[in-house]
Amino acid sequence: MNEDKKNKKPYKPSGKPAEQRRRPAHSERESGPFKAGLEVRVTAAKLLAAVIDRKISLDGMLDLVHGNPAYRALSDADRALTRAILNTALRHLPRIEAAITSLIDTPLPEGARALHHVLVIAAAQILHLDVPPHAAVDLAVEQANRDPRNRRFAKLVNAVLRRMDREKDEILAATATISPVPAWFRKRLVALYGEAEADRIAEAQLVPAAIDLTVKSDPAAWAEKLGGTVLPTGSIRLTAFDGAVSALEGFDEGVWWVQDVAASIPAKLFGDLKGKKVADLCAAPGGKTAQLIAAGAEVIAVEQSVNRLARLKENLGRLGYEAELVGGDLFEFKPAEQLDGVLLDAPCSSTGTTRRHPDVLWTKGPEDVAKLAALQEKMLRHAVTLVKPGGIIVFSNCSLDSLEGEELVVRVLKDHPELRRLAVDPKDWPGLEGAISPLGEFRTTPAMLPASENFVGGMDGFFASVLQVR
Ligand SMILES: C[S@@+](CC[C@H](N)C(=O)[O-])C[C@H]1O[C@@H](n2cnc3c(N)ncnc32)[C@H](O)[C@@H]1O
Repeated sequence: MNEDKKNKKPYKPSGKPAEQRRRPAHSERESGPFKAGLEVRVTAAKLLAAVIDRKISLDGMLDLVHGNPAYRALSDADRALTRAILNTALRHLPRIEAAITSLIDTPLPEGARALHHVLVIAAAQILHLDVPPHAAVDLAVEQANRDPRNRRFAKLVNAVLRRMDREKDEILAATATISPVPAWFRKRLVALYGEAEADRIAEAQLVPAAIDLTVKSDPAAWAEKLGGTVLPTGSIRLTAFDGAVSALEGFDEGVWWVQDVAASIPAKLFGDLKGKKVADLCAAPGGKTAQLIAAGAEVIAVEQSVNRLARLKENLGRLGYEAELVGGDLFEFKPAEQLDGVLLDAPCSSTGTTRRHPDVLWTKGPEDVAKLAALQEKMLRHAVTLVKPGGIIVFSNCSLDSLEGEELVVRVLKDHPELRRLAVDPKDWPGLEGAISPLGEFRTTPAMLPASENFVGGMDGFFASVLQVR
């Protein structure tokens, strides 16, 4: 059997109680599933350290071409397990840390970060994942033994994690009242949404997002074919799907594209787009560009990142759509004549996307929200200059913070008397009336679209405002 195939087998410890099991022999530890399992945990701990200690976002580290070399060297199945462990650890971090603290007599020393990461990675598996707990414990102990910083704590790791496994239900119940999001974020949510809604949003981000698709036409028929549910907006939600979307029917034919239901809203706020010339100023990877084209607009897609522009091109190609692609900074973009519309789906703190990117809350802080709000305001002021009288600007982002949304729009409106806000009419959005503010702006949160028996609820947090140049 070649090494790769052997590594794909999950590590299965013996059925004996943990206390009676022997440490796997040296030869077992150096080969096969045990070694592969250990590489997953070591890589997960390293990536966790990069996120929470060095504020490095996971997206880049998990990139299959430019990402972390240890992660890229894993098999497909082991990469999936690494991602599952990391995302789970980050979603539940404050509760996991409280669980660990409750099981040790004295708090972990400040400098014992490597030990912290080993324990968190193992605890995420024991408390929340379908991994044999004995495997999680054995691998964590081995991980501790192999790291000179942690070797002296190997017995502690063993004792804490075994007890965590034995007392799992009580521990989960005892930590359930702790907010699962970092303190800075909870404070901000409470200030913006009130305590009860803040807690609902924080709980909602614990549930991994379902896959939503935007279809070119006939959502009902495609929902049936793909086993999904049609959402109030016409998007399709695949609740039970867990695999590569590229294997699904309709992918190769370019019938649909992946897009969270909330992300599909801004491009629908322009009204009739047939024959209109519209610029999508922050276009990649292109979900909204595709919607604008599908609605009949002639689209100029502006994107600064070379890699992301290439992805946009590939995505449009698959869908059989065409747009004028402009690579570069939107501040340099000056169309020959003013446009009928501009979509500004601006780079933001992304705090509305934590169901799929739980690292966001640990890599960003209030200072990033303020910085990104300032950049977006500058971008919106530039967007205003590109649109002809009567033309429409839709400003959107996936932040939950009013600094990047409602407050920013108020400031821009104050300085631009030629601009007015067009209120979205809740009657046009059955099922999403609660996501439209009294001023007629969209404000979705992960706590919206409640779950039911066969339906994973939730949607990304999004803000969208419609502005018209007089
Ligand atoms: C939130 S994403 C856009 C998502 C996209 N609208 C969609 O629906 O697929 C923001 C994009 O803006 C791009 N961007 C950031 N700053 C930019 C700038 N100054 N000029 C042009 N594009 C920029 C980023 O590279 C990123 O691709």
